[in-house]
Amino acid sequence: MATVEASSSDGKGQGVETPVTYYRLEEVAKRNTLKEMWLVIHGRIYDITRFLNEHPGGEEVLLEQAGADASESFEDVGHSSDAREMLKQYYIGDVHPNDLKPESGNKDPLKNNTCKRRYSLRFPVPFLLHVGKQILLRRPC
Ligand code: HEM
Repeated sequence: MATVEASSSDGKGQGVETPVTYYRLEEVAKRNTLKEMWLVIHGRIYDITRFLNEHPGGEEVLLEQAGADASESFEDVGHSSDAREMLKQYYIGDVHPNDLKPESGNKDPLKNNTCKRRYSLRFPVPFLLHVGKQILLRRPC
């Protein structure tokens, strides 16, 4: 079931209200046939049914991603800015917030409290003690 909600931002900080249709991932997963094909790229859903036989990379690669999150494979190919621009034509909505994956790892160093020593003192300290002892105990010849 699709949910339509107003988004409070147009992405430019202008505060323009644009309705966004949210779809659950289970809805997207059902659209995996040649008759109806959707895929997800960076949390956005695209209906690529009419694009299938126009895709310069062939329809085979799209079929493999049908109904699923294709963000990684889309990026791996290194699509041009023209290709990214084309996405707009096929955009139909966003992934429902409840289905969004959490950010992997906490990249904020202030929130990451684990202090990791960047070098180890285990090797140089005993080594220097050993060398110092050898020098002190050295017998004059
Ligand atoms: C709606 C989504 C997509 C659009 C609009 C799109 C568009 C394009 C365009 C315009 C090209 C020509 C090269 C370029 O301008 O970058 C291309 C090539 C290609 N695409 Fe996509 N693509 C989409 C999704 C995907 C996905 C999900 C894959 C998965 C692997 C894929 C794989 C490829 C490959 C392998 C090529 C050929 C690259 C080459 O020959 O160098 N595309 N695509």
